[in-house]
Amino acid sequence: MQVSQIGTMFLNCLGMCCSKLTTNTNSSRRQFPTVIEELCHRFSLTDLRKSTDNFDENRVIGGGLFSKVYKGNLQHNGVSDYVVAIKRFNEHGCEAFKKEIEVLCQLRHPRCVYLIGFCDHQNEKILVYEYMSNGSLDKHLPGGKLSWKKRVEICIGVARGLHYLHTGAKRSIFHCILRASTILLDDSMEPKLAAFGLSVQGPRFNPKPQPKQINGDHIIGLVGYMPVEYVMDGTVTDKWDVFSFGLILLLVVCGMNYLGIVTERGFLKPIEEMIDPNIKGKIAPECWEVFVGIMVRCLEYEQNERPAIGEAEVELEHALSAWKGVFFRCSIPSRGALLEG
Ligand SMILES: Nc1ncnc2c1ncn2[C@@H]1O[C@H](COP(=O)(O)OP(=O)(O)OP(=O)(O)O)[C@@H](O)[C@H]1O
Repeated sequence: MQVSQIGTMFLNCLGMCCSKLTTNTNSSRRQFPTVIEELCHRFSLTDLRKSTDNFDENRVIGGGLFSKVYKGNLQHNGVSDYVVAIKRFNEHGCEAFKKEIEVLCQLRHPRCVYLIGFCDHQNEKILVYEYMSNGSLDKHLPGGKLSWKKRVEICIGVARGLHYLHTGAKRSIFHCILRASTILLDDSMEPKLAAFGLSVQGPRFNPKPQPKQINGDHIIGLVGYMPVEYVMDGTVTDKWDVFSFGLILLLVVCGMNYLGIVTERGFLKPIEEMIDPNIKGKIAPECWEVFVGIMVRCLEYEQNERPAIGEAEVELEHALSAWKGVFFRCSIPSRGALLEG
């Protein structure tokens, strides 16, 4: 049986559960007994309560519109204590819960966060993930602690994760909420994509994914990261993620974690005035030119002008290989070029 079929069965199962509000987990189990739990462990609510000291506020490590994320300590087979991230969805998060399981159950990639298991008990919708000890990228961008090389490596990792989503799975997946807060960093500061609750699945794999029209009622609070084609007519393609990726590259250059630096007419200031002072003058010009070149292309107004993420990945690898470990002054492209699009 294909993983995607299992995912669909699982989704159907969860759909039934969510639509009833009072979930009958036993009957779901009878209908789909083992496949779900082979892919994804089912936790009891009791275990998850215990692991978070009954969802103690002191254990909260993050949260969003639909959920709160806790740091939990789980006993595995009664033996060791291991740390996990536990996302508890609120009453508005049922769809995001279903979507996240549907997608994450199908994904196995080092650049996508690993889903360990779930709990679906009456109104409680909870997901359990591997714990990413360095939290989200947005916490690391200000303050200048990340070297330029590390920043480029993180961007390459993110591009690899997106490339896999767009072309490596049976159906292409568009993340749609790529932000500095949905990129998590592990012990070695390697990035992983997280938060798949609003992602969109495209048609079965096709080298040129077809645009999909979606109703954006569920996508709120994301205005800055949305490309124009979505705002105009709800079109979703892989190029949405490419646009958001361009914004991530910009934040990485500026050492910022919010988008106050961009308006619908372009950057607020010339890029040379926004570059993070901690890295200014420490980037090989060859590296900088390639990096900024691909960033500008990812931010193109016309989606067809933006590169595929695979091309962005290759370009960033090229930028990294141009890194010689020698500190040069940056060569800054003209403001006009950066404002185009
Ligand atoms: N596996 C994890 N390990 C460590 N921290 C995590 C993990 N998952 C989430 N977090 C923390 O919780 C924050 C919010 O998580 P996430 O991005 O998954 O939710 P969101 O999409 O912002 O929320 P929502 O879907 O409710 O709008 C992250 O920015 C991060 O700080």
